[in-house]
Amino acid sequence: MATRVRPSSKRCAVIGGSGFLGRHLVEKLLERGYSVSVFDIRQSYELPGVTFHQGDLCDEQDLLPALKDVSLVFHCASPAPASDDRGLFERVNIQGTRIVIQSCLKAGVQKLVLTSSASVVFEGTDIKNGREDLPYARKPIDYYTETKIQQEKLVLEACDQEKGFLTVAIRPHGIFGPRDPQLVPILVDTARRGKMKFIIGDGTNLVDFTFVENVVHGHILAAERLRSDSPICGKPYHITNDEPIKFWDFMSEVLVGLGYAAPRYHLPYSLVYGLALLLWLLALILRPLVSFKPTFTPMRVALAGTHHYYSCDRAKQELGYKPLVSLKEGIARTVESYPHLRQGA
Ligand SMILES: NC(=O)C1=CN([C@@H]2O[C@H](COP(=O)(O)OP(=O)(O)OC[C@H]3O[C@@H](n4cnc5c(N)ncnc54)[C@H](O)[C@@H]3O)[C@@H](O)[C@H]2O)C=CC1
Ligand SMILES: CC(C)=CCC[C@@H](C)[C@H]1CC[C@H]2C3=C(CC[C@]12C)[C@@]1(C)CCC(=O)C[C@@H]1CC3
Repeated sequence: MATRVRPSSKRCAVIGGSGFLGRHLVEKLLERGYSVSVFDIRQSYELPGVTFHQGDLCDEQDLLPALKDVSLVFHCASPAPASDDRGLFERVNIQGTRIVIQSCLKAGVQKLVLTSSASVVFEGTDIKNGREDLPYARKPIDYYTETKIQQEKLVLEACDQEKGFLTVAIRPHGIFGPRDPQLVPILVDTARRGKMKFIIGDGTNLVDFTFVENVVHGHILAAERLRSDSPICGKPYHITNDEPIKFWDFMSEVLVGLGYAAPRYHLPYSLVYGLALLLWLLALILRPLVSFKPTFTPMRVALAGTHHYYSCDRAKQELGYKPLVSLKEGIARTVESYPHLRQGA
């Protein structure tokens, strides 16, 4: 009689493994002795110990070969928030996540760790030390957030301890670090266009920025603690640096580190938010005629001008989480990793 071979617990798959967070996660998993199957719509690197599978996660036939003999799956694929494409977010984050769950069940995967986002509770107004029991945003600030909420619900509801399919969601906030394609490049681009002179509001709003290696650490702890008798099954966990910082201090430290001037002049929050809303409406109305992407979107202004920081007490207590890299060291390592973005380079 043929016996069914249980997949090795050291073989895992990273969906979205070519991305910023995904690649850092893959590198750490390799260091910890895992063999990794990467699934992504694009291939951005090659590494010994990694098998690449290129395809769209919305297509089960593409995805299934990447999950063969895998017991643990990390799902950290998503369209970039800046794309602002509602159809794409719905297709990839909602329908695609349904396909990911179905495929995991078909392939006999036992654990699924989702990269969600702390923004699933953010409505554009202050959140101070928010805990995981805050309700999902009733009015999400953009389509990205709207679909991240649906995605998280799908994954957590799929958790079935009796059937042996275990899920957990990690909610990071403001991930930064070497190779990040968004935060530092957007910031430098804005500075180079001479638009980083202003502080929105009084500049005292506190925000979480999380060094990428801490986010990776949170994911791996969650995966390794996920067992059928563990209290973490089907739950979300905030993962931050646990060092909220003034949004404008963080921006200034990165800018000054790269040789640019820090912003100095204050503009009232409601004025900038109102202008951003007008620009956004204008872009929407004119979309059939001209396409332009304003730098100051209402979502970005809200992120830059409100408090949004989160408690990671639950992760500390239930996952044994503690940030490994301080904000100071994370900023220094990030600045050093972008020589091509320095002033004058
Ligand atoms: N960067 C940040 O500050 C934060 C990110 N997150 C979440 O972390 C995750 C990773 O984000 P990043 O690494 O920053 O993004 P990223 O854009 O660098 O990586 C996402 C990866 O997903 C892949 N992908 C997109 N659509 C796909 C599809 N249909 N099929 C297969 N692969 C596809 C992309 O090719 C890319 O390699 C995302 O789920 C994001 O929502 C959450 C909170 C903050
Ligand atoms: C904490 C958190 C969720 C960060 C996410 C990253 C991005 C949303 C930010 C990275 C660079 C930021 C930025 C702005 C808004 C938020 C970011 C895009 C501005 C556009 C805000 C208004 C300005 O004055 C310029 C800023 C450039 C950098």
